[in-house]
Amino acid sequence: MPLQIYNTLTRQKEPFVPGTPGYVGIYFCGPTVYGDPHLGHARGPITYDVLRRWLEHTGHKVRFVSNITDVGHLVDDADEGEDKVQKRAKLERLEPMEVAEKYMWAYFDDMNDLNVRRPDIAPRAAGHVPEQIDLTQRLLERGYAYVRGGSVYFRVRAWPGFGKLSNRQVEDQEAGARVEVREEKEDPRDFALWKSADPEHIMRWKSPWGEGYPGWHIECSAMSLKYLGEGFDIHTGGIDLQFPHHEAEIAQAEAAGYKFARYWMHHNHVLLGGEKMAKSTGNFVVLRDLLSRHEPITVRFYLLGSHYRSVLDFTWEGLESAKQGYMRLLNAYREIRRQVAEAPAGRHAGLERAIDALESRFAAALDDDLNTAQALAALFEFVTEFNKALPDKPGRDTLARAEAVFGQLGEGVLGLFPKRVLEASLGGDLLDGLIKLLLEIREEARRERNFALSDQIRNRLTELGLTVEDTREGPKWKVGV
Ligand SMILES: Nc1ncnc2c1ncn2[C@@H]1O[C@H](COP(=O)(O)OP(=O)(O)OP(=O)(O)O)[C@@H](O)[C@H]1O
Ligand SMILES: [Zn+2]
Repeated sequence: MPLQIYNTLTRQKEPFVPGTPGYVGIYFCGPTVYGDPHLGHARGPITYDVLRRWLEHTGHKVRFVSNITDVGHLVDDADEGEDKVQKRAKLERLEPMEVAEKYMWAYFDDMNDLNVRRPDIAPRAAGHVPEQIDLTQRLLERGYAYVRGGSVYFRVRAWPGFGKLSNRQVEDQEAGARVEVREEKEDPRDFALWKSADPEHIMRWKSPWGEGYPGWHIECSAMSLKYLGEGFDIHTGGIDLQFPHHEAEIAQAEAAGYKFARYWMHHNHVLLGGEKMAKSTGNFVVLRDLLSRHEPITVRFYLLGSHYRSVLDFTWEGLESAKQGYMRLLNAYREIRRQVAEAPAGRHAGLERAIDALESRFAAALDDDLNTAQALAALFEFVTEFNKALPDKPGRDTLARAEAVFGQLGEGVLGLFPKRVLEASLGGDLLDGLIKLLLEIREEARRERNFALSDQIRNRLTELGLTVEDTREGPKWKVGV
C-alpha cells in the first residue's frame, strides 16, 4: 500500500501521489524567530523530519523547505500591533536582524540536538521582499487587492474559496471577530499584503506603494512557490495555522493564478496542564532547558510516541517512561551490533521471520498517515523476538541483516540513533574495549578473592550509569538499568 496522508483539504486519508514521480516538495511553516523555542515548537519539525526520511527511504528525492519569519509577524497575529521581532529588539537593545539571527540559531541548535535534519532551503522573509512585492502587485492587477494609505489589503469578499481549508466561513469570523476594524480596510476580514511603515518602524523597504514591510501571510505563498513550484506536493504546519494563515496563503497564491499545495498536513498541539504550550500565555517548557537536562533523543522518542494529529499532554512521568523505553531500544541495537561482531557465519530462521515482520509492520504503520507510535511498537516487538532468539546464538548473516534493518528504520527513518548517541553508549570500539579491560581486571580480582577491588570497579561503573551483569558467558555491560 502506498503512503496514505490525512489531507486537511479533503478531511480524509488519501493515497499520496507526487506531482512528479520520484520527487517530493515539502513546505513547513517555520518559526517566527523572536524567542527561545519551547517543547511545542519541536513537534512539527520532528514529525515532518520523519515524513521526509520515510519518503527518502521509499525511494523519493525530497526537497524540504522550511521558512524563517523574521519580519511582518505582528504581535496580535492580525494586522495591528508591533512586529514581534522588532518588539524583542527594543527589549534586548539589539538590531531586529540580530534578534532574528540569535533566535534562528537557537532554533537550529535545538533541532540539531533533536536529530532533525536541516531543511534543504530555509528562506527568510526579509530576504524575499521583491518576491512578495511581485505577488502583491499581481493580486492588485487581478482585482483581488487594493491600496489604502500606502498599505495593500487582500479583498476577501472577491475570493469565494476563502475558508475551504479550515472550513471556517467568513461569517464565522465576522461573528467572533476579535480583529479590530481598520478604517482603511473595505471589510474587516481583509488582511494586509503590505503595510505602510510608521516613522519608528525599523524594518522597512521601498515599494510601489511607499516604504513599508510585507504582511505575515504573503511570505509563505511567495517562497513556497519560488522554491517548490506550482501545485507542489505537501504543505505542513501547526493546527493553529489553518486559519487564518494557511487560508490566506491559499487565497494569495490561487487568486494570483497559481496552483498551490495539493496535500495539507497539520500537527496537533503539545499541551501543558491541559492547555496549549504557548509563549504568549507563559505556559511552556523551554526546549533548551529540557535538552540540557535530558538526552535530546529521549525527547524526540517521547514526541514520536503519539500520533501527530492527536494532542500530547506533556508530563514529566511521560518523559521518564519514554527514557526507559528508549534505553530498551538503544541497548537492543547495541547488543545486535556487538553480536554481529562476535557471531560465526550462519542464519537463524526465527530471527529472519522477525526481521520480515518488523519491515512490513513498520512500513504499514508509517504508510498509515505516519503512525510513528505503531512504528515504535514494531521495533519493540522485534526486540522481544531478538531477545528470545539470543540463547540460540543466531548466526552472523542474520544478525547483520537485523543490524542493517534496525539501523535503517530506527536511525534512518525515525532518527533515534544518531552517531553521537551511539558513540556515547557504544563508545565505539575504544570505550567498549576499555570497559571490557576493566571487567577483565575485575574478574581477575575476584579470582584472587580481592573483593574490595572487584566491588570498587563494579560500583564505579554503576555510578557512571552502566549496569554490569554476570552471565554464563562472562560479564556484560549496558547503559542504564
Ligand atoms: N504547543 C504547541 N504544540 C505544537 N505546535 C506548536 C505549539 N505552539 C506553537 N506551535 C507551532 O510552532 C510554530 C510557531 O508558533 P509561534 O511562534 O506562534 O509559537 P507560540 O508559542 O504559539 O507563540 P504565541 O503563544 O505567541 O502565539 C507554529 O507552527 C505553531 O503551530
Ligand atoms: Zn506559513
